[in-house]
Amino acid sequence: MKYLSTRGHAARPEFCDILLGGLAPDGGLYLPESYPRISRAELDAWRSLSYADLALAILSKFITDIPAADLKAICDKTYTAEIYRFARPGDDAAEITPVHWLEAGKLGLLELSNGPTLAFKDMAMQLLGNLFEYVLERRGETINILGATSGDTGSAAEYAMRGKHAVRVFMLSPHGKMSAFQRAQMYSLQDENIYNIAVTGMFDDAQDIVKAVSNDAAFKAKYKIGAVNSINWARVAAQIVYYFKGYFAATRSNDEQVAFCVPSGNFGNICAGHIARQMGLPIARLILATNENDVLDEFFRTGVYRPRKAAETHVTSSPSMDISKASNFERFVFDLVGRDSKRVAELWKAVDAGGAFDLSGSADFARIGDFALVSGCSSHAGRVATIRKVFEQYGTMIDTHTADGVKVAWDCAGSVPAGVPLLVLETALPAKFAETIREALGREPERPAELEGIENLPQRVELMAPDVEAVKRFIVERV
Ligand SMILES: Cc1ncc(COP(=O)(O)O)c(C=O)c1O
Ligand SMILES: N[C@@H](CCOP(=O)(O)O)C(=O)O
Repeated sequence: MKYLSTRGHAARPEFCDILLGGLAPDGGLYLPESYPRISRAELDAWRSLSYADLALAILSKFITDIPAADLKAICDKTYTAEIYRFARPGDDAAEITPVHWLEAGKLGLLELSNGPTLAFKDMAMQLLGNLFEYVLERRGETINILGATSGDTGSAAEYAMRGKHAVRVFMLSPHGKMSAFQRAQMYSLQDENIYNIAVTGMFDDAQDIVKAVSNDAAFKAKYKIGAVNSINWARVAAQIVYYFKGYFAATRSNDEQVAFCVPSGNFGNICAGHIARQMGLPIARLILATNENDVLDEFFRTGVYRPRKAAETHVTSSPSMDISKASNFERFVFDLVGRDSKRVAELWKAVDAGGAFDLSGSADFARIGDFALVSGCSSHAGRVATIRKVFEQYGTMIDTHTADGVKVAWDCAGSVPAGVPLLVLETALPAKFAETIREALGREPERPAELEGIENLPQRVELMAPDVEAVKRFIVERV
């Protein structure tokens, strides 16, 4: 499988190169030259596979430069019930992403947050850790990962990469904007290959720094800079798998359809759903849920993509979705405009210069219906009421991001054809957001025993202004 850049760069690298490379040299994002179409026979054969075998079947379509036996060993090592061990009592951890039905066969949670850091990021990041280790060892190379997090990517990456001798992680986070639990998960790690940098800004400032450093070709090559954010295609590829697994869990035959509601920020998770649908998975509807930072909801309602400035970005109680410049949205727009990379490059010229674009009235936006995507947004009051209602009605405690998903799923239920099951992606566990759980339910969320008291551990973090040169200096001094 060869990959192209959304902005038209001439090179056509294969998977292992883009795994290490992250952003394309022209600032675009990598996508497969074409999406593999899954035949009915394949879908039938995949229905009964374990998660690891399903991951192998799907990833083999995208990764053709790792021998099959090695890829199988990587998938087997990654997707185990020991790693994804925090399933709800009664739900089967061996399924890796079990469905927890709120209303049997109608409304369920796709449990994606049973991994070591209690968020869906572990689903892809554990795989990335093993892929990096494999490729770097085979090539005799090392990598310095530069990432940005609004709360969950950082800890998932650090847990996946800690102690790996060929990898260093430099993780930028927005100072004071994440929950106490999220901060403790990252900053309490004392591993020598992990560096946490809190920037005095928002997540988008951190993400801009990552992109600026990655776009400095000389620096990137000299200091072997890699990416673990969902700008890295490997993240999106790994996330495609659980849409298939969720589909098989929610249906009895491949004649049926399913709908997914996805709490969204950077558009990585739902981008994987969009690609699963392009591959032929029978998805009737993809519902995108935002919090108060509703830049994506605005686009799907109006055709206008208007990233907000830091001062207009809200600090909310679903902090991991406090994102106003959604990096993976470029991948979706590439498909929306018929894979016209010139057009994408023009549109993102405006975005990268701090502007917006308006596709309303265009022939492209007229085709938006083909993508089966609708959207809605939530607010603090909405998520608190949803956490309360789900707990009272179903006895299930959900986190603030999943609550945004459930709230929007209810709002958009009318867009789902009758009889089609609707799965809300559970993107984090409530233990990460105790303050809002207390507000909603007047009680503490449960947390795994092994994570008790992490807030009391000593923390190691560097405070910095959102300054590209300062971040580069920090890296140079440590490699
Ligand atoms: C808990 C949680 N929910 C939802 C999201 C949004 O996912 P995405 O950025 O892939 O749209 C994130 C992070 O991005 C997250 O950490
Ligand atoms: N919500 C994310 C933000 C980064 O998203 P990514 O999927 O692009 O890594 C976080 O928790 O850090």
